[in-house]
Amino acid sequence: MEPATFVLFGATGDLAKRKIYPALYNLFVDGKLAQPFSLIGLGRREWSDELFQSNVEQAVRQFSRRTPSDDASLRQFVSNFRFCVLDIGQQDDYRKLLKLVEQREEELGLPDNRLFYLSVGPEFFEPIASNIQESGLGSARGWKRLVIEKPFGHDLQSARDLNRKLSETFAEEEIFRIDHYLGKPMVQKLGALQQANPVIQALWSNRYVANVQITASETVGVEERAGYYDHIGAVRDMFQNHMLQLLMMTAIHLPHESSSEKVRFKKKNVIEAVQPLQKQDVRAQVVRGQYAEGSVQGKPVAGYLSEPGIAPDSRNDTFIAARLLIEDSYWRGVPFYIRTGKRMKEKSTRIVVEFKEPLAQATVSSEDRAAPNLLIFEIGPNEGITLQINSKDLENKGEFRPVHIDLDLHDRQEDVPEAYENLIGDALRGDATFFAHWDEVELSWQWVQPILDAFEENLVPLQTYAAGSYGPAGSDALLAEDGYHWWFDVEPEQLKQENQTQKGEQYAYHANN
Ligand SMILES: NC(=O)C1=CN([C@@H]2O[C@H](COP(=O)(O)OP(=O)(O)OC[C@H]3O[C@@H](n4cnc5c(N)ncnc54)[C@H](OP(=O)(O)O)[C@@H]3O)[C@@H](O)[C@H]2O)C=CC1
Ligand SMILES: O=C1O[C@H](COP(=O)(O)O)[C@@H](O)[C@H](O)[C@H]1O
Repeated sequence: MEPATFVLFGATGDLAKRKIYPALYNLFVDGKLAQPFSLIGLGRREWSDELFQSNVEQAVRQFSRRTPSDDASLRQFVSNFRFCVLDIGQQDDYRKLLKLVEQREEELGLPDNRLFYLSVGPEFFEPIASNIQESGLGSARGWKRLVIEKPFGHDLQSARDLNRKLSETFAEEEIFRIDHYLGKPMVQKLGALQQANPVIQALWSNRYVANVQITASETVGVEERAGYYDHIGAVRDMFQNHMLQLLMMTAIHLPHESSSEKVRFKKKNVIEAVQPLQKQDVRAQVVRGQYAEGSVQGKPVAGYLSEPGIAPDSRNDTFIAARLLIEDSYWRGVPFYIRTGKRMKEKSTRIVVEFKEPLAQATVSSEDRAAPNLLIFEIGPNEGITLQINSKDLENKGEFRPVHIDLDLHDRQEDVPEAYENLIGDALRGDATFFAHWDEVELSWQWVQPILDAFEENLVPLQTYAAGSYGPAGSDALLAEDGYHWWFDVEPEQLKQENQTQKGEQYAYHANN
């Protein structure tokens, strides 16, 4: 990694405080931040360098996964942080910023490599990029990179417009579009697990896989983000970006040696092969839901329409489930089911791969059937991989019974790096593997656009679901149509306990990575 200046737009904001400073601190402690390092924080607030540094220290203390061992290391970390008051619309402010960046480069003997991190609302992405160009901030001899937060557009057209504007200042290889799900350690491992394990590789196709289920359920409701969320819904907030990225990362087939370009090219192949939807067919493939009042983890909670700031007649989606078909030789005929929603029973992001039943079972009575093999990737809040296989229950008439093999990837959950830590480290190194390429973003919007249109025209019924449930009835019906059901609509822990207590032994393998 080469030393660089980190120019942070939105340095006084929530994301910077909760994610960016803790991530940088962890990289610093792990010796993964090239020295010398200069960070210039920007915002309209009249903060001094001292006030900025003390706010950063506080953010690290509050949100870092590592408690700072001593004040000295924290002080050393923030000593190269400076604050510059800047209003995004004021061209003069960028000239002032350029002077400060150059002055710090000179003082620290830094090469003029500059990373511009846009942790501000999307309405500011275009003006910042053009002001970087006009002020000369982006014309140094070293490298320049633009790290950009979500949302990347509101629909297909606005995403294309934004990309055209950004590309007047930054080349595609200089743009790092953050999708924080791509920074999650288990997601980063998905391709490698398949690449490096012939057992998994051999099974990764329609020959053996019956269906794939990708779930991101949340217990939280709309929180304080009513103004944002009521115009966005689950489809734009989670589905178009995070969920489709999970689909690409699951369905990808990678050669043994894969460059960043190769990974992104293969992901593009996946999303390109997803059978397009026509607006009039959305109703048959997509379920749209909104939470009603209910109870989450034992506490009564309000329905979406009674949340502060939500229009009482809002038809916004807080849940979406969809069936996708990938029309390539690997996956033809394998349904991929995706669902995500707010105010559901549990906080869990998980991918379940259900394998086909052996042919011999066709003649076996339903009570004697073995459960299907499942491969389960737990992405968050805890991570892990579980394989469900069948064994014989010798105490119980020799019946088949499912047992679970757990792969514990970490001794302690605190050792798992945060998504932002991985992504910021990668951006500083110039590794774009786990950032969304424009082709993927455009193809994702293209696939989602008929859903947006169908929702807008109310062609898909809005089904309510009780807060604290697994979503509307239509979501179960979507799988039932194909003879499947969502796996693990009980806590996996509970499932394991049931298996242990009712059915005896449990096999557990521990692998340190
Ligand atoms: N918070 C989160 O968990 C997540 C946020 N994001 C995305 O990150 C981005 C930032 O979100 P978040 O931190 O929550 O937002 P906040 O509202 O907390 O912060 C906004 C930041 O923008 C700055 N800002 C606003 N207007 C101007 C202006 N005219 N000139 C200069 N600076 C300005 C503010 O500084 P000041 O007030 O000092 O001017 C502040 O630092 C958004 O795109 C959001 O979608 C993405 C994922 C999660
Ligand atoms: O991007 C977003 O993600 C969060 C969920 O992220 P996770 O890492 O906690 O799974 C979601 O709550 C938020 O609405 C969305 O904007």
